[in-house]
Amino acid sequence: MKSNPEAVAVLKKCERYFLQALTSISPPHVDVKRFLIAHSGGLDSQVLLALASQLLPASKLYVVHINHHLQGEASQWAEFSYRQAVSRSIRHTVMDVFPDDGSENAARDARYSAFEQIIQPGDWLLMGHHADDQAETILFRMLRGAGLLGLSGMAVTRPLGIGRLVRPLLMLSRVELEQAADFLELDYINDPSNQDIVYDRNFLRHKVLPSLKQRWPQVLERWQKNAELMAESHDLLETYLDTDLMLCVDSLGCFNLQAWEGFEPPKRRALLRHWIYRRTGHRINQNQLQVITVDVLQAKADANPVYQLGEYALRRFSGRLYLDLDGLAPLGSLRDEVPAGSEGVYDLGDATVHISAASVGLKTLSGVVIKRRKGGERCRPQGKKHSVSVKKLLQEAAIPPWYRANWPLLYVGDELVAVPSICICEGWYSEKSGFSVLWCSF
Ligand SMILES: Nc1ncnc2c1ncn2[C@@H]1O[C@H](COP(=O)(O)OP(=O)(O)OP(=O)(O)O)[C@@H](O)[C@H]1O
Repeated sequence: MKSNPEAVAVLKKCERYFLQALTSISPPHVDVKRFLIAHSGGLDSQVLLALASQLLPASKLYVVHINHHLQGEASQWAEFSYRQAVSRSIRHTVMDVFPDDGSENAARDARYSAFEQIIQPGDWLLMGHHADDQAETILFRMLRGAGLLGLSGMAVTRPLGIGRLVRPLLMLSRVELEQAADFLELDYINDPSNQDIVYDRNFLRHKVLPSLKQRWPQVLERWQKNAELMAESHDLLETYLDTDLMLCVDSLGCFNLQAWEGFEPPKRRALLRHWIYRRTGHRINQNQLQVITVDVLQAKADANPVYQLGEYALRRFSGRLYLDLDGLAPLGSLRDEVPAGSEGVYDLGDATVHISAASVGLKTLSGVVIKRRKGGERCRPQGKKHSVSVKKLLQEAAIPPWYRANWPLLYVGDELVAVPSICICEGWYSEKSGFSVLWCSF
């Protein structure tokens, strides 16, 4: 380890920022089960590993290297990563991925899905992105066109699968990481493809950012500040949208177009995108919004438009939008019979039935079982003179056709006692105290 006061100060700064990033996250990092260190073997991940092994309990550390099998040296890099972990007595794993093509995007997608596979609840995956990566990301997004969220850059932390991704080096520049690596005498891999300015990111890194930094030495800090302000505005906007969204989303979780049309056009666009995000986790772009507007919202009144959004299908029916996991509608691999003898939320595989105490409703839950509709069922809704088919009840309630076939029904023995979200059957209704029975799509 070389001793020079400037280098010592940089290393101290790296340690301080690393710990500050970790302690800014809730729940606290002391409760984390495992810290998975995403380790490519490059400069940033070597500094990340060095800091983690110095500042975090060794028993919780776990190094993860992704072998993309894209370059001749790939197995040597995996070997290098292994040696780095073993020399610090840290557990190590290599995950093999085979990206769809040789592009940066395909490699990134494959890498992140591997991380999602290995991460467990209570784990944090530490990545080595730094302030120069952040500036490149923002610049790249500006060039492609982005809104508030895109210009917020990379977050210090975000959920990843069932765990959490954390970037403890995000506030440190590449030069600082180089100084720290030099001071700690760390070897690191120089991926030759990082020099090739055919790739947009490399072009920005080698040709654009150096000129900006030369002219405006504070550019990294300023862009990071901008990114934080954008992220804050975006979070605030989402809070406001959540409030308005409650006016548009009904008890079945679908989007009521009549309520939505009461808003001004910019808010309408924001609300629709926000509903889609809350329901699916997908953030749609302007082009997708335009296609949805034309193909779904403006489709003829008697059409049954469908828009495919990843694994979800967006449908319009009777003045509402529905977003369901595709393949589960029409309903196929479902739980057909679920005992429901007490209050609670019953998972049917494609949707849930919520049973809760209410001032009026189903008089008892004793012996109640939820079964799928098979067809031909009839019941006499409470307060009506005649019995009616369940098919007709579902039609009258404007339940979309793709839900009707397997609609859950509540039975006691062979007797139909309630149709969730629709009615309680005669003889099973209590005006004193009972249970409400609601169906909800996921
Ligand atoms: N092969 C790999 N194995 C494990 N982690 C990796 C690998 N490649 C990259 N990483 C992680 O990602 C961080 C950023 O790496 P790099 O800047 O090369 O990726 P990027 O493509 O710019 O980022 P992103 O993956 O977020 O788009 C590294 O510090 C490391 O934590």
